[in-house]
Amino acid sequence: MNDDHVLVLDAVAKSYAGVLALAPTSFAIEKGEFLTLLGPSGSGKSTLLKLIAGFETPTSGAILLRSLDISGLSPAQRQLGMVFQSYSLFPHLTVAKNIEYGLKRRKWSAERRRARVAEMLAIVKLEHRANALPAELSGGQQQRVAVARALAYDPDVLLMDEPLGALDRTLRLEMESEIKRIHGQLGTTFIYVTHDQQEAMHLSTRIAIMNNSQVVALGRPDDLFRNPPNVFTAEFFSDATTVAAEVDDRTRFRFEAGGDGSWAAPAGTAPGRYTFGIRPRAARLGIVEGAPVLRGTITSSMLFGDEVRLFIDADVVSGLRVVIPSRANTFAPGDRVDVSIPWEDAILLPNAPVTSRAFHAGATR
Ligand SMILES: Nc1ncnc2c1ncn2[C@@H]1O[C@H](COP(=O)(O)OP(=O)(O)OP(=O)(O)O)[C@@H](O)[C@H]1O
Repeated sequence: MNDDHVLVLDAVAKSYAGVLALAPTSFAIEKGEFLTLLGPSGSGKSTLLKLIAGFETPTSGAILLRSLDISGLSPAQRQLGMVFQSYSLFPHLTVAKNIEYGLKRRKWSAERRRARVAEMLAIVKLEHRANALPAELSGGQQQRVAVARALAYDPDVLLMDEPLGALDRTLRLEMESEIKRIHGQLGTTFIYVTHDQQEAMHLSTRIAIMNNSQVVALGRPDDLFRNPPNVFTAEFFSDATTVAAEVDDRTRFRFEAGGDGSWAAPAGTAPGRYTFGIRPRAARLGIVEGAPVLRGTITSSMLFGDEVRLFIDADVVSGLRVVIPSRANTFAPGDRVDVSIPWEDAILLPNAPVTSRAFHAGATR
């Protein structure tokens, strides 16, 4: 435990009628972090956020806020800011009054309230809409009011549960940069829930990846993306195709399903069975000296503006995805191609079972 830790989860767990919603989870969040809980539906993100917020009580373990055990406190007693997907603004109150609401409840003087509301309106760039009612605002503007209201009294932590889920793509991207700017400007600790990998990557200083009611990886977005610690993270976060492989005593690497090729594994690779992960942008079409190669047939392609995503049935794995620049796309379905994965961009995971103990040891360092 260190003084910079705002929030500490100490083996916190939750079951509903004996069914596990969150396995014992331990990690600490530092002041000013933007931590995102990222995982597919049902992975336990909302359960963990509700435990932190105080809407649920842990079955076991504890939650410490600034070294104080808050596990038994009500949401109001925890004094955390909260923003949800449904903006839950007071419809009959103006923007300014919505922002002021929590300050009044906390008995701030009228003068302090006025100054803080003005400051928050400026931070979310809604000075010109101070007297509007929520119904007169766009979805993005309403979400800004919700953010301003939640941050007005300067909580230790702001919790956000899929706050951009109801917005269209363009507005979502705009709001992402707004949220990032506000986080940088205020330095408040943010904990954010989403199932969207891109959103998590754009916003977070660290990401906790969840699957099957567990945090399975925790780290900086760029580290997790390039060096996922397990197969789930490689597939879910790094968008990798995974293939079974092995390294023999002479450090020769080969794919388990294909006999013809073998390549020198990176120096220091121990003999054993591995999962080899191929990110769509790590793969190159053609032969790259020294790099493992898969042979395959293009089955289809999909245009993403400047880039094209090719789908390839390779000899050792089907449904391999490779992204190339659109201008380089001279390929058609049915073409045979070689796909090389340079070692520096490849993912190589030893096939050791991932235990939650091993994860916890790494996570609380
Ligand atoms: N009130 C509850 N009663 C019983 N089971 C629950 C309850 N809340 C959650 N669960 C179960 O706990 C697990 C984790 O759910 P949780 O809602 O935390 O996942 P999530 O990652 O937030 O999913 P989503 O993105 O769909 O909201 C799921 O298996 C879910 O069915």
